[in-house]
Amino acid sequence: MKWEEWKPFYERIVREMGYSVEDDRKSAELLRAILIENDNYIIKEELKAVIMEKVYVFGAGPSLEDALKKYDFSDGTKIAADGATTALLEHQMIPDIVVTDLDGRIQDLIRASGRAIMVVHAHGDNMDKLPLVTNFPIVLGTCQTEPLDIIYNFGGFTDGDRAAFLAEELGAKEIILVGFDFSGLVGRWSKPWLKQHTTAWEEKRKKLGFAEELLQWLKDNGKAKITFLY
Ligand SMILES: Nc1ncnc2c1ncn2[C@@H]1O[C@H](COP(=O)(O)OP(=O)(O)OP(=O)(O)O)[C@@H](O)[C@H]1O
Ligand SMILES: Nc1nc2c(c(=O)[nH]1)N=C(CO)CN2
Ligand SMILES: [Mg+2]
Repeated sequence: MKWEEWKPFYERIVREMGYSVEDDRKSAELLRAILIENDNYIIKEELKAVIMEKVYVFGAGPSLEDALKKYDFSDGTKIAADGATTALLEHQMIPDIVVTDLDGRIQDLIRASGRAIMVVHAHGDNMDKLPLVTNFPIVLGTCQTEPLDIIYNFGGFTDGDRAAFLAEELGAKEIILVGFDFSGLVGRWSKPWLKQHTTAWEEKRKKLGFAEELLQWLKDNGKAKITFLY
């Protein structure tokens, strides 16, 4: 999704969630400065080399654990959305890519980064966490405002749907969504302090609502075939 296509979605999200566009922009500039300073960033073309035709995106929904036990995922690129990284590690799986806004379990994100490329998202509410990227050997930066030279905006809002937009942009032919649940329960891996699956709180309910809408848009308008696996 190009910036001009994403802009109307973003403006609606900003209004609905009460975000500051200025803070979102500042965060993108801050992430860019940290990555240049640390020189641990890659560009889109380097990440494209890692994407296979089939891509599995793992969300942190309640259905994730049973799916990890039931299926084999070795025939595609594995992208974990933030908190889902913990569940994969618990099942002795390491993702190829992690898409995060740095509010998953940071120790698990660091563990995964030993092998995974970390796609780190900058927004107005995680500027204080951005310095954590210095723990990651390889990072690609993303933002939700106008893209910068090395900070990309492929569209998408939550970590999970942004991962699907990333896969679409990088040429995936088939995107299989695992652990994506829009029934109103938040999977326990979503937040470090969650001990069990929990009814979505207001902010989370809204975020998952946007994720569901954006995934439907991608299904209708993208090139890749998109399916849900339970
Ligand atoms: N029922 C669910 N519970 C939690 N995550 C889900 C669910 N269904 C799908 N997901 C996807 O898994 C991803 C897990 O990432 P994470 O829990 O960090 O959320 P997030 O996008 O960062 O939102 P937040 O800002 O609330 O952390 C979500 O972004 C979402 O797209
Ligand atoms: N400003 C702002 N932007 C976001 C936020 C958030 O909490 N604040 N959470 C997101 C979920 O990945 C994505 N984008
Ligand atoms: Mg997150």
